[in-house]
Amino acid sequence: MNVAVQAVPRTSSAAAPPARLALLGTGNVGGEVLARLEQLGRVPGGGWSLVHVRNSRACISDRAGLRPTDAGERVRGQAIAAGALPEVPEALGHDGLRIIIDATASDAIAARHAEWLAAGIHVVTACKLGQGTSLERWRSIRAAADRGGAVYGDAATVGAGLPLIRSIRELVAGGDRILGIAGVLSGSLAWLFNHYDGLRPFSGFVRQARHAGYTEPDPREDLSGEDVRRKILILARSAGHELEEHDVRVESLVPQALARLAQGEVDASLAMLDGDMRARFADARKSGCSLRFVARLDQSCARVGLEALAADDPLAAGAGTDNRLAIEADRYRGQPLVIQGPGAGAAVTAAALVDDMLRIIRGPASHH
Ligand SMILES: NC(=O)C1=CN([C@@H]2O[C@H](COP(=O)(O)OP(=O)(O)OC[C@H]3O[C@@H](n4cnc5c(N)ncnc54)[C@H](O)[C@@H]3O)[C@@H](O)[C@H]2O)C=CC1
Ligand SMILES: N[C@@H](CC=O)C(=O)O
Repeated sequence: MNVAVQAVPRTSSAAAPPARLALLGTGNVGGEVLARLEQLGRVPGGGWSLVHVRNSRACISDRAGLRPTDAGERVRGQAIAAGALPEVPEALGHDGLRIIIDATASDAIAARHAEWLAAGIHVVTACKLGQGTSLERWRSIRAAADRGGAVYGDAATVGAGLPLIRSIRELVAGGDRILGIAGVLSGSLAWLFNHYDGLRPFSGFVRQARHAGYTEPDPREDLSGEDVRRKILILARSAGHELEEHDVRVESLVPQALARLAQGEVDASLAMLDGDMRARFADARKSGCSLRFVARLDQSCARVGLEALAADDPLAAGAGTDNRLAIEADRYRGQPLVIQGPGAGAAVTAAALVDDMLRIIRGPASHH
């Protein structure tokens, strides 16, 4: 039996129907979203009902409401083929507050964000393939959100929910120009370079970061700098710099031979990274520097790559998966605004998705 986990919204009348939710993706992040929803569902006042859960293999729907962790277990345990994507709006129904939470890394799903927004369905996403790829897709998402009156909740896409995109948008809305951005924007690469000691193989640390859920499903997305390219594009575009993907110069850490392999062959070949990383670590160490994977944007260009930073460089600080972003704006000239905190991990990312979802349910006054 499916148990509806829903409650009366705090801010609207008791008769208002709950927002209907669809969760796409039941992996590291999606699994944590379900756990968080389950926990929230025990507290009266949520104002939502989970009606659809799917992953790449299966899906489950119930307009009467699904119990989050139970639905997750059932979807993960099923081997039935997932229906075609148009079923997601069908499962949500045609009226009322409808929210799709995208916890996948699927380009096919990101390609649907604009269509869903245009239909008035709110989209909350951890996937950067919506706003961080082609400028055309970015524009269509922004335009569709305006047209459909729907919210695009994207806090989880950069900094795993740290207030990075929001701070940039607020500065711009307040009349500031964003003059420059520099930051460590990859939680997995931050973790790697905070732990790599030049003695044990770099590839072993990559495996640990993947098992901890910090990397993308294919860790080459992180190591190639592509994930950071998407993040700096999202920040730059939010700052009003409408860059194309090719406007960002990216230095990949992935040797050609590793880049060419099928995803299933990558783990066994990660040792291809070891020689070069050992040499770069030793070079940096000789001059008293630390390696950090840094993204930089100024008025004319953006670039992403590995840098050897002196110990007193503001971007060299931080621990674990910390992201660290320095923003120069009209009001922060010479002395940037610096924001730092954990920038990867299923728990923080899921919390950011749920926060965005709750902001939508609470209404415009809570949108920032
Ligand atoms: N892990 C992290 O620290 C962070 C992850 N993210 C983003 O969150 C997203 C998910 O990451 P993870 O949970 O780590 O990945 P994962 O590989 O653990 O889970 C991905 C899930 O998406 C599902 N999926 C794939 N294609 C699908 C499709 N067409 N339809 C429905 N479901 C589909 C898979 O079956 C799986 O359940 C990615 O876009 C990632 O960039 C964002 C911030 C931080
Ligand atoms: N793989 C990403 C996860 C968050 O976006 C990272 O390492 O930062």
